[in-house]
Amino acid sequence: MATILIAEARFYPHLNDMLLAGARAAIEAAGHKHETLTVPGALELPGAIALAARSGRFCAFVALGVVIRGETYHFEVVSEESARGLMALTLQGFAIGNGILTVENEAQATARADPSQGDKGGGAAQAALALFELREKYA
Ligand SMILES: Nc1c(NC[C@H](O)[C@H](O)[C@H](O)CO)[nH]c(=O)[nH]c1=O
Ligand SMILES: CC(=O)[C@@H](O)COP(=O)(O)O
Repeated sequence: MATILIAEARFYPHLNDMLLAGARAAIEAAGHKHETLTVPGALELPGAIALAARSGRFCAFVALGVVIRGETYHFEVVSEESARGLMALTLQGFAIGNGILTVENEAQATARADPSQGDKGGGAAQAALALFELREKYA
């Protein structure tokens, strides 16, 4: 049994609760344990995962968050830099599932976060587990 770290950016708590429920259910269904850490926004997720990884306690990571377009270029910065940071860690060999929604409005976010609809939290957890299994296979 592995321990998976769920890193969540709690910018939109009600939407994050759905992502969290999906991710936790997927990890438990796969027979693994999980812990959760919380940061303010999606931009903090890559750094939080890098810091938590120093403990050596986690086999894989799930990044959860919601970025909703506002009026300024901030949307692009948060969306692209959070994804870029996660990908940089992935290419270093971290098993990470990216469950950061980047959407136009709350309705789009709900349709994707809800475990009974898009279940992107569950999907991100499954992606993290797939990379973890690949790493084990090719270790
Ligand atoms: N606008 C959103 C943010 N912005 C906050 C940043 O992620 C970050 O916390 C801040 O710039 C301090 O470093 N975060 C989200 O997760 N979602 C957003 O829609
Ligand atoms: C991520 C965003 O674009 C948003 O939350 C920030 O809104 P704004 O661009 O209106 O400041």
